[in-house]
Parts: sequence; structure tokens; C-alpha cells
Amino acid sequence: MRMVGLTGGIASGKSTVSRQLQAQGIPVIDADKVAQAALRKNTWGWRRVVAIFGNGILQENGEVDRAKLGEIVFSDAAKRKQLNRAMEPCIMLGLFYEILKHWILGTSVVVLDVPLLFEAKIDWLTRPIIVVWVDDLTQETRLMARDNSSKEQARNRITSQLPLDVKRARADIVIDNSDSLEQTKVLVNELKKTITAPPSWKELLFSRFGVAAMVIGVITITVTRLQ
Ligand SMILES: CC(C)(COP(=O)(O)OP(=O)(O)OC[C@H]1O[C@@H](n2cnc3c(N)ncnc32)[C@H](O)[C@@H]1O)[C@@H](O)C(=O)NCCC(=O)NCCS
Ligand SMILES: Nc1ncnc2c1ncn2[C@@H]1O[C@H](COP(=O)(O)OP(=O)(O)OP(=O)(O)O)[C@@H](O)[C@H]1O
Repeated sequence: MRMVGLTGGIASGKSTVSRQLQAQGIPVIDADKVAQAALRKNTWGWRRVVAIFGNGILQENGEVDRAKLGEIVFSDAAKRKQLNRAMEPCIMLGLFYEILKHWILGTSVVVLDVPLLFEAKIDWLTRPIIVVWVDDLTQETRLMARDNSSKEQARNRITSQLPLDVKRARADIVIDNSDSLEQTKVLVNELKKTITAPPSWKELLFSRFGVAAMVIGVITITVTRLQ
């Protein structure tokens, strides 16, 4: 199974590209959704986070007040590190589960939309790596407009991640999303052709069928030798 990495900066347009890919029939695993599920009330992640930040981050119904937690961690690097450390195993488990489901189903290409793919050092899992890039001012403007946030809040979030230019330098494929949505759609159409190219030997070997063939091969050789 080919696991394609999709990453970028906050509000650089990962979800926009992800939606366009999904509209073309490509399955996408969204790490933000996995992280949200991992923080729901009474989950393992919720317990770990509440143990660190206390009941003050909870709403009346016991769910985490995401805006409040966001305010805390995006303006304090040490607290953000604590949150990342608490959430990381829960997110990894969730991602692994989603990947496993696709592998069992025999999916040939799945896109992993992971904002912190490089920061969490899991970029080695995916190939090729697509970075959705925008220039700094466009990123800031779109983030402020989308989240209805101040310039300071937007800057805090942007600077809490590896600089987007560094991510661009580490990409296999760059989607420049600074232009219109129509222009991005054109780039995504091209992207689809690249990521759905025929599988390599390595991808075939680690596909559901490749592993099944290896298991059958090993069993056959063992049984033959025992006779
Ligand atoms: C702090 C939280 C509660 C804020 O929630 P909120 O609804 O405001 O934001 P949301 O989850 O939609 O994230 C929006 C974007 O923020 C960025 N972001 C999220 N967490 C982090 C982080 N720890 N460090 C840097 N950027 C982050 C990502 O680009 C993400 O796409 C939430 O982001 C969270 O639980 N973060 C920790 C989990 C995590 O690392 N998620 C990223 C998945 S790889
Ligand atoms: N090419 C574009 N032209 C104009 N607006 C855009 C374009 N691409 C994305 N946007 C807008 O910019 C905002 C951020 O885009 P999007 O939510 O896709 O980013 P993201 O990288 O997924 O963000 P996050 O890191 O928070 O998950 C959204 O409001 C979206 O509608």
C-alpha cells in the first residue's frame, strides 16, 4: 500500500487539497480528526491531558474546551511540548488503526494528512511527501479570516510549527496554494496522476496480497521441508 504524506503549515490549505483529492476518489486519513477523537471525554488521551492541565480546561459537559487549551499551548512552548508528549501515543495509535483498516481492505493508495508530519518525525512512513505551501502573508491572512483570530494569535500558531519554507525544502512534491482555488485544483489533478502511478516492487511486497503471498510461501517451504 502506498502511503502518501500530505503536510504543510497551519491554514496553508491541507484540508482544501485533501477535499479535492477525496472528490477524485483518493482516500485520506486526517490526523486532526484522529487527534480530536483522541481527546474526547473519558478517552485515554483525555485522561492524560486532564492529568497535566487540570479540570480548568474542561467545559461543563466534561469535554475539553479546545479554544481554551489552544490559547494555553499556542502561547507557551513548554506547555505545548507537554501536550504533544501526552497526545503523541494516542494519535499514533489512532493513525495506526486507520492505516490498518485501509491495509486490510486492500487500498492501493492512501493519503495521510498530518500537519506535524516532520515535527513528529514520522515523515519516513510516507512517500512521496506533498507539502502544501503558501507565502507567509497569505498564510497569516487566511488563518485570521478562517479562525476569526487576531494577528498575535495567528502568529503564535504559525511560529509553533517548523517554518513552512523548511517543510517545502523537504518535500518531494510542492503544491503552491497561494493562488486561486481553481489553480490549486489544476495542480491537484496533476498530483493525482503522480500518486496513483503503478506500485513499486516494495509497495507490492508490503500490500495485503504481498504479505499473504509471503506467508503462504513461508508455510509452503516449512511444510515441504518437514516432509
Ligand atoms: C490544542 C488543540 C486542542 C486546539 O484545538 P483547535 O480546535 O483550536 O485546533 P485544531 O485541532 O483544529 O488544529 C488546527 C491546526 O493547528 C495546528 N496544530 C494542532 N496542534 C498543534 C501542535 N501541538 N503544535 C503545532 N501546531 C498544532 C495544526 O496545523 C492543525 O491543523 C488541538 O490542536 C490539539 O489537541 N492539538 C494537539 C494534538 C496535535 O498534535 N494535533 C495535530 C495532529 S498531527
Ligand atoms: N487557494 C485558496 N484561495 C483562497 N482561500 C483558500 C485557498 N485555499 C485555502 N483557502 C482558505 O484558507 C483557509 C485555510 O485552508 P485549510 O483549512 O484548507 O488549511 P489547513 O492547512 O487544512 O489548516 P489547518 O492546519 O488548520 O488544518 C480556509 O478558510 C480555506 O477556505
